[in-house]
Formats: sequence, C-alpha cells, structure tokens
Amino acid sequence: MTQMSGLMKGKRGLIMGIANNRSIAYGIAKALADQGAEIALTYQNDALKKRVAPLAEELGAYVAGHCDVGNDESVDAIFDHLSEKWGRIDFFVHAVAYSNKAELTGRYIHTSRDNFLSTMDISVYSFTSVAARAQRLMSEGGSMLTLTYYGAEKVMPHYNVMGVAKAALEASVRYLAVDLGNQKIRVNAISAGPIKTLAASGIGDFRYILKWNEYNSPLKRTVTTDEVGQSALYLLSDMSKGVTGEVHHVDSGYHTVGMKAVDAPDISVVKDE
Ligand SMILES: NC(=O)c1ccc[n+]([C@@H]2O[C@H](COP(=O)([O-])OP(=O)(O)OC[C@H]3O[C@@H](n4cnc5c(N)ncnc54)[C@H](O)[C@@H]3O)[C@@H](O)[C@H]2O)c1
Repeated sequence: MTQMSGLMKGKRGLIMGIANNRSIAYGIAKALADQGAEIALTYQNDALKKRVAPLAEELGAYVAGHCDVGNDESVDAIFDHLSEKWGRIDFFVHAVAYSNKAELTGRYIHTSRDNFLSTMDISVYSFTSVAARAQRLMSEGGSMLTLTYYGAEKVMPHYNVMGVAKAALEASVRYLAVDLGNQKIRVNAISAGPIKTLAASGIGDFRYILKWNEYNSPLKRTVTTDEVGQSALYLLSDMSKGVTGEVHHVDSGYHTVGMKAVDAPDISVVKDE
C-alpha cells in the first residue's frame, strides 16, 4: 500500500467497472482511496453486488447502486443519488466494456451487426452518456478517465470488434476533452497492457498475448492493476492539471516496439486452461 499523502483529499468521485478484486477499476479505486479520495461504486448486476459490497467496505467506499450502462434509467438513478448525497463530484472512472465472447476469436470480418452495435453501445457510447451526466455534477471542474487497449491502434489477434470500439472510445476522449475543457473538466484514457481479468478471459488465446507482451515489452513483464491505479491517480489528481485529451500507455512500453525482441523465445500458442 502506498504511503498516504492525501493527493486526493477532499475529492469525491464515481468509479464504474469493479467486478472483483482483479478488476482494473479495483486497482484504481485502491490507489485513490489510499490518497484520501471519497469513492462511490456501482455494480452491474446482482451477481456482482455481493462481490462489490465487501470491496467497497475494504476501500471505505460507498455503493451508489446498480448500474447497467445500457439502460439510461439506471444511469440516471445513480446520478440522482449522487446529486442528493454529494451535490458535486470531482472525478469519474469508466472501466466498462463488453462484447460477445464468441466474436472475440477468429476473424473480425465475421462480426455480426447485433454484436457490433451492442459492443459500441456498452464499450463506447456509455462513456459519452455517463460523461454527459457526470459533468453536471463537476461544478468546480474535474477529471474523467476511461480504459483502452493498444488493439485500438494496431491489429491484435482476436481483439476484433473490441479494437474498433476502443478506437472510437479514444476518439471520444478527444471530442469530450474539447467539449468539456472550458468547464475545467479534463478527459483522458489509460491504454493498459494485457492483465488477466474477467473481461480479458473472454479474449481468445489471452495467455499467449500475456506471454508475448512479457517477452517483447521493453520492461520484459506485464503490468499490474496497482500500476494502472498509480497512473490513474496521476490523471485524476491535480498532478496532471495541464493534461487532457491524452491516451497514456501503461503497458511496460509495449507500444514502442515494432518487432519481436531478438532475445525473446519463439513461443507457440499457449491455450487458455
Ligand atoms: N484486462 C486487460 O487486459 C485490459 C487491457 C486494456 C484495457 N482494458 C479495459 O479495462 C476496462 C476494465 O476491464 P477489466 O479488464 O478490469 O475487466 P473486468 O471484467 O474486471 O471489468 C469489466 C467491467 O465492465 C462491467 N460491465 C460490462 N458490461 C456492463 C454494463 N452493461 N453496465 C455496467 N457495467 C458493465 C463489468 O461489470 C465489469 O465490472 C475495460 O474497458 C477493458 O476493455 C482491459
């Protein structure tokens, strides 16, 4: 645990996307709570409620309620609740994505219309729709953060429609940064390297992707949710007051390399267990 220095003292905000203690959102919540932030969490459904409740207790966070980002009424209910409880918020974290697992393998060309639209709705539009509500409570400015992946910039095997969605999400960050800049609200993304989470386990050959990153990134390892949390702390605190519209890579430097490292072993596909 980081030594508390109170970087987030007096700041309140909403974090969406904790499913369990392996979630990137949990790593972010931990880093913010350690620095004195007051945090509200949501859970997607009843199955996740019982996982989120003990984590909220551990973090000293409060559970604002159920929120399915595909349902405007449930998003509105969260913001009515926050408006009543706090009146104002300073930050918002969007760590939400979904696509049908059956289409996160094989070729992109086979993406169905239904899954294309629902992936864009849950993984892209939801950031804009929640940001529109969050900005109303950011009366003294604020910071918004979403999570993306290198598959937005370059083709990654099996990432398929999610890569297209992340490209649109990164474009949304830039448009929202301009829309909200004059309200002193900053909008950024972290492009995280691969981490074994619930969502990631839906991506084909994920263990192979992890190994490949480990062998070929400049730091010769993958990243942790704690490390993403520390970078999120920078982007959500006043430490990054002059930063907006940015996609910040927290990936052991993987995005800088163009080819297999000379000392990396040739690896065959390691199948998920
Ligand atoms: N794990 C990785 O390798 C990796 C790398 C880069 C970016 N990301 C991104 O990080 C974010 C968080 O994912 P994670 O890897 O921590 O996995 P995770 O499974 O822990 O989190 C995904 C979250 O999305 C939520 N969600 C899905 N559909 C929802 C809906 N309709 N309404 C509300 N919530 C919904 C789930 O409840 C879950 O909490 C995602 O945007 C993901 O694409 C992950």
